[in-house]
Amino acid sequence: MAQVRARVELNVGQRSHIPAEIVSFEGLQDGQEHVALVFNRADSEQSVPLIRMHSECLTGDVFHSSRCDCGEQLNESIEAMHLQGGVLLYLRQEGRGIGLYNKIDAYVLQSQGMNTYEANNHLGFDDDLRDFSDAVLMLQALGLDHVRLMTNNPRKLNALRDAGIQVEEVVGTHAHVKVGVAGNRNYLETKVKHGSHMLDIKKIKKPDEI
Ligand SMILES: Nc1nc2c(ncn2[C@@H]2O[C@H](COP(=O)(O)OP(=O)(O)OP(=O)(O)O)[C@@H](O)[C@H]2O)c(=O)[nH]1
Ligand SMILES: [Zn+2]
Repeated sequence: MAQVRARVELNVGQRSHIPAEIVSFEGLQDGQEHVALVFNRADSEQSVPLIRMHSECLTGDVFHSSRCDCGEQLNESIEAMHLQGGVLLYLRQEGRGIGLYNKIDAYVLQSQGMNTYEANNHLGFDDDLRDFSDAVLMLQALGLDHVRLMTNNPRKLNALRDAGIQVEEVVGTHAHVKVGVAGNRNYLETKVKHGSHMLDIKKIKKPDEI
C-alpha cells in the first residue's frame, strides 16, 4: 500500500518540537483520510511498538471540550510515544462513526438526560459504528504485526486480535476526569457500564462518592 511520509514537529502540553512523521496511505477502504504519526525512539528499550488507534473528536481533540476525554488521551499518547517511540493512528471516525453534525444532535439529547449510547440509538444509530479494518490495513502497511495497544476499549483489542495482529500488552490511558456543568464524568461512567471500557470507576467518581 503506497504511503507518503513527511516530517512534522508537534507541540503538546509542556513539550515542544516533538519530532514525528505523518503518513498518508493510498488504498484504504472507507474513503476517509486516516493518517499515522510515527514516533521513533532510537534508544527505546521497548522492542514491541506502542500503538494507539485514536478516533477523531473535533470538540475534544481541537477545542478540549469538557464533555469527553479525547483531547487529554491524544496528548497523553503523543507524550508517551515521544518517550517510548510508537505509532498513533488518527482515524477519521468522528462521533464513534456518526459524524460531527450527528454528534452535536447527540449532545442536545445528552443535555436532556440521555447517555452517549442512548442518544446515538435515539438518532437511529447503533451504539458505536466504528470499524477498525482500515486501522488494520495501516498497521499491516507499516509492517506492524506485534504491538502494545494503548486503549481502555475492548472493541479495539478484539478488532486487532481478530485480524491476526498480536497484542502483547494493553496499556490503559488515565481517567481524565473534568468537573463542571459539562463535565465528562457521565461520559466516562457510561463507557465503563455500557461499553465495558477498562477504566477504574473509582477514579471516575466524585471524591465524596469514593
Ligand atoms: N456519538 C458520540 N460520540 C462521541 C461523544 N463523545 C465523544 N465521542 C466520540 O467517541 C470517540 C472516542 O474515540 P477514542 O478516544 O479513540 O476511543 P474510545 O472508544 O473512547 O477508547 P479508548 O481507546 O479507550 O480511548 C471519538 O470518535 C469521539 O468523537 C458523544 O457524546 N457521542
Ligand atoms: Zn471527545
